[in-house]
Amino acid sequence: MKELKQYHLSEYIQCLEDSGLLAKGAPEILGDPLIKGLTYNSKEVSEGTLFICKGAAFKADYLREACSRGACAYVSQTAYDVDIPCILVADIRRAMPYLADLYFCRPWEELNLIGITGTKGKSTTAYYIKAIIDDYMAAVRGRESAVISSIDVYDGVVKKESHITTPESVELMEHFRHAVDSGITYLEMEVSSQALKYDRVDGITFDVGVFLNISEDHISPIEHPDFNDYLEAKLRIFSQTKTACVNLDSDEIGRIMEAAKNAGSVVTFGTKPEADIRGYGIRKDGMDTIFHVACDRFDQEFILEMPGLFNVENALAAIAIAYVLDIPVEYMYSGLKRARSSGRMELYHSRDHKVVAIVDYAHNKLSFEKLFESTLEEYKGRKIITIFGCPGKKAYIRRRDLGTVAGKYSDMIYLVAEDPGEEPVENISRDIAQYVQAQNCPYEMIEDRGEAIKKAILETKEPTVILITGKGNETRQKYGREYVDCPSDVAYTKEFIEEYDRTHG
Ligand SMILES: CC(=O)N[C@H]1[C@@H](OP(=O)(O)OP(=O)(O)OC[C@H]2O[C@@H](n3ccc(=O)[nH]c3=O)[C@H](O)[C@@H]2O)O[C@H](CO)[C@@H](O)[C@@H]1O[C@H](C)C(=O)N[C@@H](C)C(=O)N[C@H](CCC(=O)O)C(=O)O
Ligand SMILES: Nc1ncnc2c1ncn2[C@@H]1O[C@H](COP(=O)(O)OP(=O)(O)OP(=O)(O)O)[C@@H](O)[C@H]1O
Repeated sequence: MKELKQYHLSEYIQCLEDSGLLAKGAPEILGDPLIKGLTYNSKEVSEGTLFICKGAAFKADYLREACSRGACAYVSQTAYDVDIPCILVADIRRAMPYLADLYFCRPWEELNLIGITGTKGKSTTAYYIKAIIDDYMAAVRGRESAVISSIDVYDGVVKKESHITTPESVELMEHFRHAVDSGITYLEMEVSSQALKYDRVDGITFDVGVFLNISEDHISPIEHPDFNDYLEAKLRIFSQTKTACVNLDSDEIGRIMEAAKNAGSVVTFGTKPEADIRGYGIRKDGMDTIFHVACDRFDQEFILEMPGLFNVENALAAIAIAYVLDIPVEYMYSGLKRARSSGRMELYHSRDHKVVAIVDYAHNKLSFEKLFESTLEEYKGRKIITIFGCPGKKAYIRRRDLGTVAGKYSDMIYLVAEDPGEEPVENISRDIAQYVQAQNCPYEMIEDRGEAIKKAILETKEPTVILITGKGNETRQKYGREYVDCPSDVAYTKEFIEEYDRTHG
């Protein structure tokens, strides 16, 4: 890695002053230390670090710990009784990205940055455009692109499973810096509504900003108070976007197109005749999904090997992004054909083909509706068993929505644990069960996901599709305040399909 240019404390103060974020004008500082580290985690502080005091659960003790580890100044909305200089700001969340931007030397300016927002399909679209860009990069001998998604992160240096969709600005800028220093030129990332609302992506400009779709979700005391707040947060992406790609098939399209005027230019996609990137002729051919796309540069057939008719929407988004980036259509074709998204619509079947198990990440109304519509179309005549749950103490409307939708389409439902956190699983399952019952669908409450998957697979007698939703490839469950390691739904599914094959000759 290249040595980062380091700035003095006075330059950070100047940067905050220029941004109008200093609360009381520039503070007096004795000396002007070179800033050698930037963090909001006291455990990561070393000599010469500028420490950021932020967070609902922040404690003055963290600052004291930072001081003892060598912090040379702190940025905060509140002054504390410590011996290092305080840079007082009006809004610490807004200040953070400016500090990170300076510390990591504006790395995003050197990247083709693609930001994707929407209620559903962000990860899948990110991996679709990644496959396209990477095929193109392979042909021109460039580096494979970086990705920041809720599945995993790859930035040229770090490769890890994600635990958050869009990281805080300090981590985000560090990923950008790694990518640039690794010779990477494209980076695709998911932009959550929480990230937009809480300034995690402030100060950066997306070369391409994508708006996929919107549906009621993430409404709870700890996320968004109502749908309007959720939509408004997502619409913020346009004011920091050079070219917007907008799905004309999305709900609320009037408000979305109005807000898209804040972007430099707009390219539309979807199935409407007026879409710039227009998808048509969508059909199944065996397991493949075939569709056509017409635009002013080509009119061409594409193939998606990944199941799920709704994935055509994500594919159209990826084609629109590639169109804006001037990537030749042959790479759009090859990339999409081979593209996969881990833990999304992963298909497994028994040797006798009686069991078809799909591990998917659907966990809200929009994705459930699309998943069942698609399953009915793609697996006509099969019995449907669904295995799912809901998280504890958040997004409460999911219990009604998922219970109702799954109850309407399934022949049997197993209600299982899905990040219950601090709420008893039985409470959550009972809440969901009332909506399942209202649809006259039989159900059973089995807390352990592995046990439910095993039962569904091993007891299959007739052609069945088993939908295992909500956790995908995740290897942790939130119990209480902790994340507990566990096998993923993919691992369970593989294990029990093998067992089924062994016991069914
Ligand atoms: C734990 C938690 O709830 N965090 C939320 C909270 O962050 P916060 O800054 O107030 O966090 P906190 O834990 O109270 O802060 C404590 C502070 O003390 C510091 N600390 C702590 C311990 C220590 O020893 N030393 C120390 O310095 C910590 O580093 C931290 O800075 O407030 C922030 C905004 O005000 C939220 O973004 C953030 O959401 C967490 C990260 C989260 O997981 N949120 C979810 C809902 C989320 O963001 N999800 C979206 C996807 C959903 C979507 O599509 O919208 C995502 O992008 O992942
Ligand atoms: N365009 C789409 N419209 C509706 N549902 C979709 C779409 N794309 C994917 N899905 C469904 O949503 C699930 C999650 O997909 P994906 O991870 O790509 O979305 P996401 O926006 O990243 O989700 P999250 O915010 O929950 O991480 C998939 O497993 C699938 O069931």
